Amino acid sequence: MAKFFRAAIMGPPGSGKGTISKRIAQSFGLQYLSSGHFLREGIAANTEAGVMAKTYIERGMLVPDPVMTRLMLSKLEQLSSHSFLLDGFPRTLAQAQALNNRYQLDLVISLNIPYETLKERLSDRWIHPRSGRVYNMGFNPPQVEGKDDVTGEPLIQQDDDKPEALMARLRHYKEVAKPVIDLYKSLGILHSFSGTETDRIWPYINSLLSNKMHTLAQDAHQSQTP
Ligand SMILES: Nc1ccn([C@H]2C[C@H](O)[C@@H](COP(=O)(O)OP(=O)(O)OP(=O)(O)O)O2)c(=O)n1
Ligand SMILES: Nc1nc2c(ncn2[C@@H]2O[C@H](COP(=O)(O)OP(=O)(O)O)[C@@H](O)[C@H]2O)c(=O)[nH]1
Repeated sequence: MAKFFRAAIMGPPGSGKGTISKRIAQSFGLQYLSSGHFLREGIAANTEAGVMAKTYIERGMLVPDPVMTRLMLSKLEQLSSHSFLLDGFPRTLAQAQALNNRYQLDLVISLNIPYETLKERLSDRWIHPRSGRVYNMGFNPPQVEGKDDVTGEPLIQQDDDKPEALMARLRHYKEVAKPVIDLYKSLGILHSFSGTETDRIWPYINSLLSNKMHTLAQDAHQSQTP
């Protein structure tokens, strides 16, 4: 049976998870699952999970573990014969344990980006709320200022991305992520990358994934050979 490649990406807000995930999905054909995107979709469509999630997100809180886990495991259920990349889930140790009971990840990427860089990037981040497309006025600007490339609809800046909100978000991320990172370290699947530019980190992630996927394909081939 073919083995599917299962990965997750972690990092503080603005560390480039979305940007790098897009490149991974394009280069390696992994299905990209962003928990934040699913939550926003649920909120817009007024689903049960969306209505519940909204009450937490509006107060700057994380959505409770059972809600997140149910949402993401049900999305993964629909993808049982796919390679995938998770972004934004698992966020807490309880989420990581629940995921691990159902699917064992092959690889976790953790991004370490200096605070000053995060602050600069987020103050320049503009998003198209309906699709989740992300722009940056310096790094990847839209074709027309303030407008989404695909729909032409206006771009917005999230209140959360303003420097005054960032410090608290970052502190919170570090606290919650540490046990998750420790878990993946102890499982021997954590790979950390540090730097200030996505374009300089990307070649390392690209070659790591090429090697891992190659090894996985070889193992699958060997297990099929009588
Ligand atoms: N496992 C998760 C994932 C997300 N959220 C909530 C809190 C987040 O503020 C919101 C949006 O999630 P995103 O992952 O899109 O955004 P972040 O706030 O994490 O920021 P960034 O994308 O900059 O990392 O959804 C949550 O409670 N639990
Ligand atoms: N200047 C600069 N901006 C970047 C770089 N990498 C990503 N960005 C931008 O920084 C912001 C945060 O990146 P994003 O992928 O959304 O990070 P996430 O919050 O971890 O998902 C976005 O506006 C990106 O376009 C980089 O190397 N340099």
